[in-house]
Amino acid sequence: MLFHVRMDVRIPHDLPSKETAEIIAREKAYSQELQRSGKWRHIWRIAGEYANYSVLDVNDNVELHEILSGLPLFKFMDIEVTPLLRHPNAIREDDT
Ligand SMILES: O=C(O)CC1=CCC(=O)O1
Repeated sequence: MLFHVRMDVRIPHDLPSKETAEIIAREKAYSQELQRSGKWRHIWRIAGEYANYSVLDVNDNVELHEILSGLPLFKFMDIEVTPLLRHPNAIREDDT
């Protein structure tokens, strides 16, 4: 199942910089591992914002929730999820 996910990051300004850097490093490792596994298909920076658009390919809502709630930055994010399905006019065969 494909999901489009918007993540807006709002790290409190008073969080110590060392802690911030450590969480961001863990976030990178976490998302890159999921990208390598194929579960996290796309991640795009939204220009001019500390936010991203991502596409995740997961088994079900439960797995999506587990992945998103496991993000090291989860408690500092606003997340908006949109379920996707194949468009009937799509011509790419490898994109279900
Ligand atoms: O958009 C960001 O910087 C937050 C984020 C989520 C996964 C990731 O690698 O970074």
